Amino acid sequence: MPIVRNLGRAASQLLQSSGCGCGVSLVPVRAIGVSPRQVASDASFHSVTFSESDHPRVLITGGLGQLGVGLAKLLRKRFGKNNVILSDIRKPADNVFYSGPFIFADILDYKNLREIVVNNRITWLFHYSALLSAVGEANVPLARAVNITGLHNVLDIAAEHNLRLFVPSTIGAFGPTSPRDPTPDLCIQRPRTIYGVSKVHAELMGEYYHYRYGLDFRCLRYPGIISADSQPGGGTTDYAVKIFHDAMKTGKFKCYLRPDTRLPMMYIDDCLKATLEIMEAPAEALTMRTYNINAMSFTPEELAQEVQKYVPELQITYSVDQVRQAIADSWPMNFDDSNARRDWGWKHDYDLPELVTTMFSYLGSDSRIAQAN
Ligand SMILES: NC(=O)c1ccc[n+]([C@@H]2O[C@H](COP(=O)([O-])OP(=O)(O)OC[C@H]3O[C@@H](n4cnc5c(N)ncnc54)[C@H](O)[C@@H]3O)[C@@H](O)[C@H]2O)c1
Ligand SMILES: C[C@@H](O)[C@H](N)C(=O)O
Repeated sequence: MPIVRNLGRAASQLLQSSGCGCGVSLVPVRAIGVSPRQVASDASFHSVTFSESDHPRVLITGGLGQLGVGLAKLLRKRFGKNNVILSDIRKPADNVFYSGPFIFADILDYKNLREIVVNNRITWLFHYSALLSAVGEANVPLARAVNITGLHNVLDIAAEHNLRLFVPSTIGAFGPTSPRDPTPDLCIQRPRTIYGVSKVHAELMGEYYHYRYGLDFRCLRYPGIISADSQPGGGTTDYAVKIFHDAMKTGKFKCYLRPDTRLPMMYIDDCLKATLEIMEAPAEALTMRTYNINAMSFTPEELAQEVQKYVPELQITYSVDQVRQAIADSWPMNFDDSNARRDWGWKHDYDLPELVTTMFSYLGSDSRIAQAN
């Protein structure tokens, strides 16, 4: 790290001595002059820091997806309702709108995003906006814009305004040439989806901004996340959410992955707990800025067996979707999260049986639950 910091200093000195004659000095993040958005040093910045006793002021982008509303709920419990602003480009449901501050924020609109951060004195940003793996393959230009250009906007704003920035990555940041069983934190990453490529880019850019500009970037690679009260946004792991809803509604489930497709998965409460934990971890504890986290790994067949303990009449058929199967076949089967466990004490609470019990109790399955347990 010292070498990289020195490199940064050297680059700044080089720029200062280059006699460019522009007449305005630039804030550090722009100093190497690679960004189209150069900001004069006399611009009105709110470079916010907060003491330990203060609560962070939080913005969540892409907050109306599968994970954002739950994250807002957790953070509001911790930091107070009005300190956590949920944002998205979609219209929130009534219960979300009335549960705490909500604001329109398109991450592709740099100026608007910057204004929100400044006007609300944001100190922590959770960047959840993204197009997931399957929908990303269906619309590569949009995925590229949202996942890459949007990330650039967020990174610049976070660096300029001294924010602590969380960006989730994914098991999808690995590819067919990565070790798959288990997949460690540091190994070959050559994903074959625009989603995976954009997430590797996010990991690398965030780490670069950390070493180059001191940005407090923190990143977790999530497994497939399973939740009861929010719907997934078009990923490859979505079958593991849909099976519960279909079991409850129709007693029939058509799975788009082969029965033996093993993927790492996690219950949403564990995912959100890990997210808050890494954001609160002391910087000295973090030997890395991007960590794998894991809870369990299972196949559709194994999940179905567990679900059938609650809905024994559930009928499962398999109709493989080639796109999502190819994606799943290139992803980790088991995730090695030993660094997270060692550095900041990561520990999951939900294994497969607890996950299934919790999902059914959430979905109010009492009437259908068999006495099998
Ligand atoms: N859900 C999972 O299983 C999972 C696993 C690994 C990583 N992640 C990551 O966690 C984050 C949240 O995932 P999710 O499941 O809630 O995603 P999601 O697809 O359910 O939600 C993404 C949200 O981003 C919003 N969005 C799209 N374009 C936008 C734009 N231009 N400006 C602002 N918002 C925009 C969408 O409206 C949507 O509400 C994503 O970055 C995702 O990659 C999720
Ligand atoms: C794994 C994750 O990133 C997402 N659920 C997807 O399948 O695309």
